[in-house]
Amino acid sequence: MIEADFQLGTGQNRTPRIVVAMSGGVDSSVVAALAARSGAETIGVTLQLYDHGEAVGRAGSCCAGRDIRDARAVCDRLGIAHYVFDHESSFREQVIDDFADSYLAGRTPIPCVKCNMGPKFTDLFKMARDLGADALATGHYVQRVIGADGPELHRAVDPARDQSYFLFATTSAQLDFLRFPLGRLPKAAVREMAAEMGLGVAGKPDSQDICFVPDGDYASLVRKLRPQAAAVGEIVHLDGRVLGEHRGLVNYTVGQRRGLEIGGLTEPLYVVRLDPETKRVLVGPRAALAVAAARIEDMNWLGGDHRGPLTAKVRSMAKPVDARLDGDRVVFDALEYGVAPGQAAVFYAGERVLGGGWIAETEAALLAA
Ligand SMILES: Nc1ncnc2c1ncn2[C@@H]1O[C@H](COP(=O)(O)OP(=O)(O)OP(=O)(O)O)[C@@H](O)[C@H]1O
Repeated sequence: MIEADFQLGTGQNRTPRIVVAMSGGVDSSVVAALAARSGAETIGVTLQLYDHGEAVGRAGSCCAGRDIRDARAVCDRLGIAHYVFDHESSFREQVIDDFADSYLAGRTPIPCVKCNMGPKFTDLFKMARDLGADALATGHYVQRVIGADGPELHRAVDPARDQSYFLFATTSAQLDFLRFPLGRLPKAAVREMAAEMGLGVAGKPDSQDICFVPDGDYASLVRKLRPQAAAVGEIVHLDGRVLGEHRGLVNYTVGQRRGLEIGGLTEPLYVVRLDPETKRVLVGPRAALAVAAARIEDMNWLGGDHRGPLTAKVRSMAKPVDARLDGDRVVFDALEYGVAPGQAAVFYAGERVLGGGWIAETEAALLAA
């Protein structure tokens, strides 16, 4: 099955060439080993994306440097070429700046999608083509399935690892060229393969949620890059009462209950909306978080019927819920909670990703009085 990913009919009686996107982690190392084992000419490419000491302005060691050395060691062991491209300024513009700006605009960003869209599937894609490759393989947990009308994007078989939500913006042209051999495997099997293959990274811990925020303290990174994100403002109830003062919009996200520091209330209150214009954090009862529909922008459609019933996933950790598309709106069959502008809405038919887009605004079920 996995071998099928690397059966590249070049049609010219020559050995296929595969570029493997290598992060220095266990997943992409196994992909490189599988590609090399398939008999293809395999080239590892690593993008230097950030340096914790410099790009992100933190003290600490240069993890990116260690990862590059790990990728190089794997390539040496496999006897394949390895190239490193300095991509720090591009990553900063396309991913880190966008991340910080989203918080300023009162949105909750998903940097992994921006990274997949930019550095990985646009820039790396071009590099792979420039290197004369027939395919670009990555260690993403998602499946590329050949359907009646060509390649389709499907969820990974390992539900705990599935990354399809983060890949909704993959275009059909990109999907033609990409290979994701790990989507058919549970993570435990990938680690076992790495150990059997004698790869030094077999026991390396999994990477962080947001790679450039290793300690998870994204608010302090945003404050450093955009000091205005720490501007104080009012916490206002939907009924108009001013309840207190907040410490900057960056510290709040739609649906949040904890850390509001507004005591003496009889009912629990949640962040319902962030208003960058007035710098207000609007709070209300849980019922105010109920969303009936949302407007989607920059929709990427990968094929399949968009008029029929489908399921929509509106946060990376959310379960897909029944919904329908109506023009540029997604209408949920039942009220949905915690839908935040800046997050993605990804649409599925069973295991297949039909497409997705960005949540621009939500239509509350309970309108603010
Ligand atoms: N700096 C990088 N340079 C080249 N490719 C990368 C880089 N970072 C990630 N990738 C590619 O994107 C895939 C998914 O990245 P992601 O960060 O989601 O997974 P990961 O847990 O880091 O995977 P891995 O175990 O390979 O490190 C990787 O498996 C790899 O193919």
